[in-house]
Amino acid sequence: MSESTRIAEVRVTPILISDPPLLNVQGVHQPYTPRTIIEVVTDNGVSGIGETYGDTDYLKIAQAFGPKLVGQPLTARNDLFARVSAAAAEVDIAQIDNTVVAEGLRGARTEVKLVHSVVSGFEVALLDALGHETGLPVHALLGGKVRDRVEYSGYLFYRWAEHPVAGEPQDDWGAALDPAGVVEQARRFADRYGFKSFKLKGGAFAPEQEVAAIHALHEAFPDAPLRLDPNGAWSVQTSLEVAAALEGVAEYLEDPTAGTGQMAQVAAKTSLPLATNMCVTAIDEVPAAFTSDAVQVVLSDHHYWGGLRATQDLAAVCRTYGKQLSMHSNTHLGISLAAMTHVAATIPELYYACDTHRPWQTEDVITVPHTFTDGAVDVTDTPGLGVELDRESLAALHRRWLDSDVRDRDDAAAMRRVHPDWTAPAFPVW
Ligand SMILES: O=C([O-])C(=O)C[C@H](O)[C@@H](O)C(=O)[O-]
Ligand SMILES: [Mg+2]
Repeated sequence: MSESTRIAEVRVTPILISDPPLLNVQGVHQPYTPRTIIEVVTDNGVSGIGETYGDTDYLKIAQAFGPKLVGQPLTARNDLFARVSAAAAEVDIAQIDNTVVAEGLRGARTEVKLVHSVVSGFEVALLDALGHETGLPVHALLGGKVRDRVEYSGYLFYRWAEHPVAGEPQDDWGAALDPAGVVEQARRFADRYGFKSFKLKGGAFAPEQEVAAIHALHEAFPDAPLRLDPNGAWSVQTSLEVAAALEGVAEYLEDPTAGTGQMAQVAAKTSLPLATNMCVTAIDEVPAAFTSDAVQVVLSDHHYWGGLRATQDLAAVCRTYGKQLSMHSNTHLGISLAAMTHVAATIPELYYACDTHRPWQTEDVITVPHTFTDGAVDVTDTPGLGVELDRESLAALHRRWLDSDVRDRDDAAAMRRVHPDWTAPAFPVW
């Protein structure tokens, strides 16, 4: 490889992956959810892979940008945002709503976040290819790992046993609709993957029920750090009541209430740290949230923060303000888990176990899916991301996308299949 190594080919492949009926404040996960898989091939014939959100607008931008990467140097990543933005300007984006502060599960939906999410998929693919060209792991290309294993927390969800329509994907986890069900799910997570901390996705039931589930988890796992995340569904008053009930039990509350202003009001009156993946989701949201001390932990998602280098930049900003950084996730596969693990391995101040949805997925597009042991994933030292694309599986999941009309995640629509009048609720819900 040399400075003149260029990208010869780019493939952007939309897929649908199966997803269990996990509940949240908006509704329930659909049986299938979209992801985009990106492959870049250099003029030396070396490939790199990336993964990002697959909903219509992300896909349109990725498909518009892909061909423009052909002929570009493999090492050129610093202007990806500008180049992907230019491609985004050429496509018709349907679903921008900058006014949505909290009702989305990951904050406002802005064009910048859409572009960042697409950038991240390409950045990871370029880093993977560069790693294969140079024989270096991605963490080395990011400055080197400071740990050999990255700890994840068991991401618990209230859930139905199965999707409502026969023939849709099934698993053997069973329902979890009350504290006993949540504890049972956690036990299985602990036995199978060794998770030492747990996060419960809240906002599905009234706060008292969810507080009871956290207390039940505390009783069952007295040493485990615990978190509860209702995605902004509570008022300031309710958040303070929950905080009072969970002080000394939870390690942090995640997005108890909507928006920086309300988070700051809660933070001022509790000693429980507040974490977010909703009110600090892009750099322009940082000043207000940090100067008002609305949040103490930022849950970065390398997809919508714009990639692995951007996550390192965010870590530096957090360090400057004395804030903690950890990681958010959304339904994802092994390429994203590899990317998350590599970047997490490079961040010295990572004191909280990261989130991952990966244990809920029954499918993957890599040949050897990751193994969680003692709640952690090993950081690989093999070239690139250390994972290999499973082409058969990619083709099958793409075929599913072609044969289906599911193009976007819509948890409220999935809920309407059981409760026809359901709409995602107005905030605060409680
Ligand atoms: O921490 C979070 O807010 C998430 O993980 C967002 C996700 O969309 C989660 O709510 C889910 O998968 O339902
Ligand atoms: Mg969250």
